[in-house]
This record gives sequence, C-alpha cells and structure tokens, in this order.
Amino acid sequence: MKIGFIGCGNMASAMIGGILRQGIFSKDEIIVSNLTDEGRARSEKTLGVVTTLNNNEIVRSAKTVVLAVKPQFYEKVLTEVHDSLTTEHTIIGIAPGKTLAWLEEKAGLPLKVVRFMPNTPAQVGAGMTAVCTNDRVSEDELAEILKITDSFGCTEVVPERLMDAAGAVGGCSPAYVFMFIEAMADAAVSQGMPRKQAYKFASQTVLGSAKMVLETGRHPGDLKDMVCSPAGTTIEGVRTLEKSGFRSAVFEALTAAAEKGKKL
Ligand SMILES: NC(=O)C1=CN([C@@H]2O[C@H](COP(=O)(O)OP(=O)(O)OC[C@H]3O[C@@H](n4cnc5c(N)ncnc54)[C@H](OP(=O)(O)O)[C@@H]3O)[C@@H](O)[C@H]2O)C=CC1
Ligand SMILES: O=C(O)[C@@H]1CCC=N1
Repeated sequence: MKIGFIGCGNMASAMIGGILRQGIFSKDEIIVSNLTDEGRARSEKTLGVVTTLNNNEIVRSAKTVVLAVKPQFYEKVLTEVHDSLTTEHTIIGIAPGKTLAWLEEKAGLPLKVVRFMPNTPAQVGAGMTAVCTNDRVSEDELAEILKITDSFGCTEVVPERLMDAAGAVGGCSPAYVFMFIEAMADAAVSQGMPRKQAYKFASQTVLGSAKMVLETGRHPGDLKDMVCSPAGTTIEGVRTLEKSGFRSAVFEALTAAAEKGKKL
C-alpha cells in the first residue's frame, strides 16, 4: 500500500478521485477505513480501493496515513492506532485546528507530520489545497507529497500560521460560492428562466469570472469595472450589493470560519 485514509467520506473520496484520475497511485495501492459497513460498502462501490473497518490495518498497511475523520474524532483515532505507528510513518491531518504540534503529541512519536487544507472541488480535479509540514519532512519527501495534492487541483505550501486563513478562503469557501450560485439562479428564475438553465448560467459565469482572475492577472476590481457600463445595468446591481453590505458579509463569514478553526 502507498497511502491509507482513516475515514473515507466527502473529502477523502474527492481526494482519492483525483489521485486515481491522475494515476498517482492505483486502486490496489490505496486503503481506506470507514466507521460503518454502509460506509465501507460505499467506498468499495464508488472508489474500488481496498477497504477496512480496522484503523490499525490502515497504519500497518501504509506508511502515509491521511486522517480524514471529523476533528472531534482525531484524538480517539490517534489513540486507537498509537501502537501501530512508527517513526517511519507520515501522518497527514486535514482537519482545521489540529496543528502539527498537536498531531505529533497525540501520535506520541517523533514522526513526519503534514497538514492539508483541501476543498471539495478536488472531486473534479479543481481543488485548492494548502500544505504545511513539520521539520522532519525533507524537501524530497515534500515533493512527493505535493504530487498527491497536485493530482486533485492546485497546491500552495504555506506557513502553519496561515492554515486557518486557508481553511476559510479555501476549505470552507466552496460552500459560500454554492450559496452565491444558488442565489444568482433564484434571481434568474424570478425573471422567468428555467431553473436548470439558471444554474448553468450562474455556474459558468462564476467559473468564467474566476478563470479571468487567474488567467489575466488583472485585479478583480478592474475586472468588475470592465463589466460596469456607465448608467448601465450592472452598476445598479453593484449599488444594491454595496447597500446590502455584500463585501462585509463575505469578509465576516470567512473571518468567522477562520476564527472557529483556531478554536477546534
Ligand atoms: N468536507 C469538506 O469540504 C472538507 C473537509 N475537511 C476535513 O476533512 C475531514 C473529513 O470531513 P468530511 O469528509 O467532510 O466528513 P464525512 O463525514 O463526509 O466523512 C467522515 C468519514 O469518517 C469516517 N469515520 C468516522 N469515524 C471513524 C472512525 N472512528 N474510524 C474510521 N472512520 C471513521 C466515516 O465513516 P462512515 O462513512 O462509515 O460514516 C466517514 O467516512 C474533517 O476533518 C474535515 O474538517 C477539510 C477540508 C474540506
Ligand atoms: O466545515 C468544516 O469544518 C470543514 C473544514 C473546511 C470545510 N469543511
């Protein structure tokens, strides 16, 4: 086995989809665990990887282990697998708030520790993942780890102090963008557009706008001004959004998410 996932739900499945699509590891090189028989059956059916309900089997089978359970179960899982861990293992935490120092302390061994902050667009190979490591991870080992995150989208190596910010602007923000898309589509529907068509317009417009930021290198405000014709329609919407505190609402939402990550 090349990699094991303790927990195989939304996030692990999205990452594994990218790993398999890019051929980083084959299905028989990936082992995952679930808590329930139903979850295990789902993992087997949807991913075709090796599955188990035994977390120690994950650690005994793979030297790279991703902790893909919810944060509140991290301590229980690390306690459960403590005796199977060795200093040859690399553990990868993907939960907000579970720091490198905390992970090493709970693992109880001086081993290689990595943190990912991925997001669900990894499922379609368009993820944005923040990565940080403890100082036991060599440059060559980091290069191998980045092949994993690059397989499901873009990666940025950041200092650990930015992981809560990355959690907000990367990990959490797909939810906020989905809310934006939903609201855009509702407005189009209110103007008479069929809902399915409204979702297509809203989703492609968000995708295209994001591509313009990423590929033109122009400031988002400059790109916004390009759309706002004098005395036109767009600027009326800008006025309404500013009046409704749109930017402040987004700012406060991401700040709340980042601050919650610091408390987990
Ligand atoms: N969802 C997201 O967008 C992101 C999530 N994350 C982080 O990823 C982690 C997982 O989140 P997510 O995938 O959304 O959660 P899910 O609830 O979708 O998946 C959790 C998985 O953990 C399994 N599980 C629970 N307890 C155990 C256990 N004791 N042993 C083995 N497996 C267990 C569950 O099994 P079963 O299937 O049987 O119930 C399930 O497969 C969290 O720490 C989250 O903070 C990080 C970035 C983004
Ligand atoms: O909501 C959460 O806690 C997880 C981490 C980032 C996205 N989802």
